[in-house]
Amino acid sequence: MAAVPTLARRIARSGVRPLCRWPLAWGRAARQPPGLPLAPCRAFSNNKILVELDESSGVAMMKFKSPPVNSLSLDFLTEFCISLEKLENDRACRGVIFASAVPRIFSSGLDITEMSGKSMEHYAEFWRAVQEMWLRLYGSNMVTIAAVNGSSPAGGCLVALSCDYRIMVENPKFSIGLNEAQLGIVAPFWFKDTFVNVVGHRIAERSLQLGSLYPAPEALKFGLVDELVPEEKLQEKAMAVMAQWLALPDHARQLTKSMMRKAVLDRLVAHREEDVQNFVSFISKESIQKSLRMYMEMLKKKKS
Ligand SMILES: CC/C=C\CCC/C=C/C(=O)SCCNC(=O)CCNC(=O)[C@H](O)C(C)(C)COP(=O)(O)OP(=O)(O)OC[C@H]1O[C@@H](n2cnc3c(N)ncnc32)[C@H](O)[C@@H]1OP(=O)(O)O
Repeated sequence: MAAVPTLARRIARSGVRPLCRWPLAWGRAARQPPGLPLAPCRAFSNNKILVELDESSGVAMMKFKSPPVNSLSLDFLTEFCISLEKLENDRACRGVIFASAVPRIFSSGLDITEMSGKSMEHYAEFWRAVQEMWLRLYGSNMVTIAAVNGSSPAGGCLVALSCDYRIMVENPKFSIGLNEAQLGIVAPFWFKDTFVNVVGHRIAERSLQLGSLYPAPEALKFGLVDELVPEEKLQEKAMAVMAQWLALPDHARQLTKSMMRKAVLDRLVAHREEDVQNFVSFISKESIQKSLRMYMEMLKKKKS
């Protein structure tokens, strides 16, 4: 499989910089009474992602910081995989909360510029990185919570769907869903499987065919997200839910998670290269390229 060396090379080339080894303002440091010693917190950062691990609770916060819209570019996906792998291999880390450092947007989904006007080789490399991100996140042993603090279409929704629990800011201006059909493209089978596992077959079928994006209150109604909170309560709520999930023995929770997700993960692993070739031949069709160009034009026009 060509996928592994390619990603491994990108990971090896990428510098992940340690930032500090003391508490930061989002976690225990913010809640600890003054004067008490603070438990250590480790932080590391690359260009597009910031991670802070509170060693006393075993909880990491991963923040997406790739303005303007946290699109999932090849670089973003590579940095995401590196950060997740570092946490997965860190015995001090048992859970991760994902949130955005960009106001109003959790993630705008796959970076459309990576799928438009590029070479076949580039499309293949990009798609392998998308697969890798999903395999690592959906298959993670850690407790994963999406703190959805903004809109989250398509690939952004997939990130949230791949977590164990989704808490969204209650703002009806923030929307979430797999809207690929609106772009004239098709969510692949493993996006669909992940969606079905969260909302059920009927809702998934209708939503995928219509490319529906749902305002937060509607998303809650059919379980696309698990709960809504005011923005200022999001972090506190995510920490409280995390504490609930971490109260169980890891091995029991991990085996249960694996039992629920294995078939879907195995399906992509078994057909990974076929899925890459399918994506490359689909996305490089002139009609699809035209749809993507028109969609990008529409996004630009909306601004003027
Ligand atoms: C066989 C299988 C085949 C194919 C499978 C492919 C699966 C694809 C999955 C995907 O994820 S496709 C991407 C889907 N994403 C979207 O539809 C979201 C599009 N964006 C928006 O709706 C909005 O930008 C927004 C996220 C709601 C934010 O709106 P806002 O008004 O705040 O920002 P603005 O629209 O002005 O955007 C700023 C800037 O960013 C560019 N942009 C936005 N989204 C993307 C993106 N996904 N990729 C690349 N670039 C994106 C946008 O064009 C603007 O650029 P500009 O400043 O240069 O004009």
